[in-house]
Amino acid sequence: MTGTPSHGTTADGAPDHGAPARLGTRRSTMATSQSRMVADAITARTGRVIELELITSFGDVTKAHLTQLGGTGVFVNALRDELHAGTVDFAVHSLKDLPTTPAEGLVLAAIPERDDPRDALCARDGLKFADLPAGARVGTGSPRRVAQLAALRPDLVYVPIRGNAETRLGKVASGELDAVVLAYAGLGRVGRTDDVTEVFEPEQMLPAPGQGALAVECPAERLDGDLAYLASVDHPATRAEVVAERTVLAELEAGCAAPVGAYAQYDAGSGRLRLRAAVVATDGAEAVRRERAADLASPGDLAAATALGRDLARQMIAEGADRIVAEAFAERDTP
Ligand SMILES: NCc1[nH]cc(CCC(=O)O)c1CC(=O)O
Repeated sequence: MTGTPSHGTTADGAPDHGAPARLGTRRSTMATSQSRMVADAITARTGRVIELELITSFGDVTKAHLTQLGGTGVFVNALRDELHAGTVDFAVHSLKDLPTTPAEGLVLAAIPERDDPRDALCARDGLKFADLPAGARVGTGSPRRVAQLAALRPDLVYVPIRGNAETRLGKVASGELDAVVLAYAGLGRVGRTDDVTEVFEPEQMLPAPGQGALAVECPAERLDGDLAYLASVDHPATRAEVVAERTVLAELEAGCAAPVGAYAQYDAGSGRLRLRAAVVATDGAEAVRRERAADLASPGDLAAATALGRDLARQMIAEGADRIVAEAFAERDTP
């Protein structure tokens, strides 16, 4: 090879002559922060230079309540349009915002190691969840969170809210709400973990399938070609975990707006994947909670991870989980 590398050097020392790769991202602080994190990790491992392309998505501009948009994936469709058009090379999504059905012609090239998957309470005056007075107003737009919180504290008032993390936190600062519940990972990405007054353990509240994880998506035909280097940030154990979690969601025929929590943990020592799931009625009065584990031949044993998710979901369906999901959707669709 001759010439001077113009954009860096690849991991094996080969010069990278290509133009910078274009990473499509939403404009929010959380999206640009997590896209920058992934870009920096890829650059550190491969020497590739990556630039962020800011895209405006329907989910960012609409005034409608998220659960009224009639489907999942509002945040990801605009990015996928850009991938199909070839105006960006790859995209970074919050995995929990991705519909479980794969996108035609696209592939998840990498699932990086996940951040803290738990949900967090941000309450006024440093209050813990147990300290909130009866009737306190708790903001969350997620049926999964409302259902699980109502199961713990039916005496609180759950207020549907939307907007980015900063907007939601602002409603506590202004006194409009006593607390909000958000994903800890997202709060970290916008630099607001100081606002957290309590982190919910999975025993109290199961996170959304894929919460805390990111997905790097690119055109399928480039995966084994010029974009093969994206695999440098893949974390097989995280992929096994989120595959198990998302299979529960898919089997229940539920989406990101469903009252379904699922959390899988892979233990490298034993090779065991432990999966916990909960389907909770919106008022918290009824729930199906189950757990199951499976041995994986390796962290890359996605067949076993998928079978684990499917088996757990089928067991839960036999115990009425699908009826709870259907009732939650019927309530949502009633004006
Ligand atoms: N629904 C929007 C969304 N998508 C991903 C995250 C948080 C970050 C993550 O889970 O990776 C959030 C905000 C939240 O739920 O508080």
